[in-house]
Amino acid sequence: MNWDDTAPHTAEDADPGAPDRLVGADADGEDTAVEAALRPKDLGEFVGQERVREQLDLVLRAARARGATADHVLLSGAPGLGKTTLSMIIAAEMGAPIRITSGPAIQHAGDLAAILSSLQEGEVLFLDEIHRMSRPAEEMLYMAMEDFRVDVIVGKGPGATAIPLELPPFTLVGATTRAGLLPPPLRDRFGFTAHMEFYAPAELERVIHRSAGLLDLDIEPEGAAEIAGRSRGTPRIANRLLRRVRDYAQVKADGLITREIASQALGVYEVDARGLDRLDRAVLTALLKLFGGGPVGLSTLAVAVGEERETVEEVAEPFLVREGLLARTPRGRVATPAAWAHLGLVPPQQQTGGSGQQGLFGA
Ligand SMILES: Nc1ncnc2c1ncn2[C@@H]1O[C@H](COP(=O)(O)OP(=O)(O)OP(=O)(O)O)[C@@H](O)[C@H]1O
Repeated sequence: MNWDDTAPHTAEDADPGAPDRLVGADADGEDTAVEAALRPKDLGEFVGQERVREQLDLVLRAARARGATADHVLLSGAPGLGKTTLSMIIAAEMGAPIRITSGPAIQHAGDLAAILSSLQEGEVLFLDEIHRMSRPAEEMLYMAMEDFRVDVIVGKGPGATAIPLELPPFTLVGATTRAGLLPPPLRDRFGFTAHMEFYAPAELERVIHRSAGLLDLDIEPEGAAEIAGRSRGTPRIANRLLRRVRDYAQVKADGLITREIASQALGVYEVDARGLDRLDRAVLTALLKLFGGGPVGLSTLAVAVGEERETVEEVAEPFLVREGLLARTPRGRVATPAAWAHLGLVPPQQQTGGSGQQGLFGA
């Protein structure tokens, strides 16, 4: 396997202001080091995503039966749901080598031409964050995907000439967290598009049991369930929480991961029963206790928790909204009844028997 992704990733897609969150979905250094060992190697080992697996299985079997290179595949979904893993599985199932790179690493069409022209027949090219490729590279990719050909421009200005270069057939696997950002001509050139969903708790339990087996850990089913419930639907987070619980179990107990040990360990790391961390809870607590559940403007809420607007908006809120704890409305942020219940607080209208929504707080 070749890694071309030497360019540093920019912060655009990362958690702003919270790089070391235990419940962040982007990979940190430790994740990168251990994930290789935990990755499922074939479709049978890949947990969940039943529909994607079934469809992909058909695409790959059919290509194998025809003795052809598999169609280009687009994988969309949040970080940590298994897009890289699936690209490696596609290569393995096709018995093909894989080359891994990313959109931010390809800033010039020449960068892409160099990669494409060195591919072997049937090779899988995994292009992570494909929505962040430069426009000239993107246009070169259109032709490469459709005709297995690129025009390499030699020279500059009026004397520039396009030299056509034939490419061996290859399979592009593009991954994006935002399929909507892809230009339609690029999207249309993928033969198969799969949207990866967040995982159900029972699926995450299976991921945790599998990882515990590979890491040689003793875990009870209730311990796995406790970790799964706090993993925000994301296998990467489940594996990370498992490692922290393992540490706790080794230091504070005899190594066995029970429900109680998992709960105590994640309490130490301030990840609550629903997967909210300190920042998430600070936002929710301010919204409920200081602003009576809202509506309150984002800037006011951010000042109240001592964070940047962007941190509240991009780091804390997406999960709170997904969990149905907070709503973004034209009048400001509003807590839902589930938020009051989660923090064990009583909404003011229930305390006073009043008629509902409180005042509007500043933007
Ligand atoms: N379906 C799954 N079954 C078992 N383990 C999984 C599954 N999906 C992901 N994982 C595990 O989660 C970790 C993260 O997966 P992966 O790197 O493939 O995510 P990703 O979607 O490519 O993330 P990013 O978008 O940040 O690159 C890996 O260690 C992998 O083992």
